[in-house]
Amino acid sequence: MTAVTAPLLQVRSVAKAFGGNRVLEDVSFQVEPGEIVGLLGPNGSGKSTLLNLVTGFERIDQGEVLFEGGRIDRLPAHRIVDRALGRTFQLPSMPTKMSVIEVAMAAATARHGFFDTLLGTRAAREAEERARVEADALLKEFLLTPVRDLPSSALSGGQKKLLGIVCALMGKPRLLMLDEPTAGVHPNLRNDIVQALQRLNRQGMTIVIVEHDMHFIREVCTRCIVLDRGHIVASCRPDELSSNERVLQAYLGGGRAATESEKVNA
Ligand SMILES: Nc1ncnc2c1ncn2[C@@H]1O[C@H](COP(=O)(O)OP(=O)(O)OP(=O)(O)O)[C@@H](O)[C@H]1O
Repeated sequence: MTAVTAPLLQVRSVAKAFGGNRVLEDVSFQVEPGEIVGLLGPNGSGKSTLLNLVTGFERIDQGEVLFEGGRIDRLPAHRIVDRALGRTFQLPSMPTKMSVIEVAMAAATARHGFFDTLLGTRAAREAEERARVEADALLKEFLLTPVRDLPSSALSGGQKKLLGIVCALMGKPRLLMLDEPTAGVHPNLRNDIVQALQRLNRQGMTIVIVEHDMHFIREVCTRCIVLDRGHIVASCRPDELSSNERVLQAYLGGGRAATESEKVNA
């Protein structure tokens, strides 16, 4: 008999409004372990809001979010991070004075116990050393070793994106959620991100990516979920997107017709 694996993430009938603006309505989907899911949709369709709801940065109005079978939709963001769910932001901002390595290590400290760190216990010192080793390995993987000791605010926009991914990966999350990881990133770095994500996935990491770059989606994702004005209109393989009527309608009907539909067909 084959073992049945529970979905890693389940989003059930989620709704969210900001004032009178109903941004998400009856959104349901699940993510299985080992998938790389692209979350697509025209501008303003609710992708970042959905990421914010899953990771506790916004509260859902209705519905449920489950991670590894347990409800997380009433937990604060830091408790969700503790449960091994890492994320990045669309526009990463970095503390002015902290160095790159310090920013990465701080992401681990958040997971390993604030009070131990504050009290300077032996456990905290050992955790700090583990975090330094882990941060150095990830900085190497994401080509940030040469800027390791620079103030993080001195990084380019693309490098800040990479550091955001490094921070999200500290503590080895089981689900990684990325908000537009390649926007503003140099093409060379973009290819490095593709390879790093594929490598992480081969090692067992499940990934959800909000992204507009269709080439990136086709290269990286195993499945796509498409949002249109707060509703899921498709869940399909990347190579099925350009022949999916509801996807084409989403991009053609959304007011940014030409440019967005060109992206789907790119
Ligand atoms: N905190 C907020 N307060 C009020 N309105 C918000 C808030 N966050 C998002 N919205 C609104 O929700 C809608 C969806 O925004 P969201 O950022 O989720 O879309 P998106 O699909 O990620 O867009 P894009 O591709 O342009 O990043 C927009 O109308 C936006 O103005």
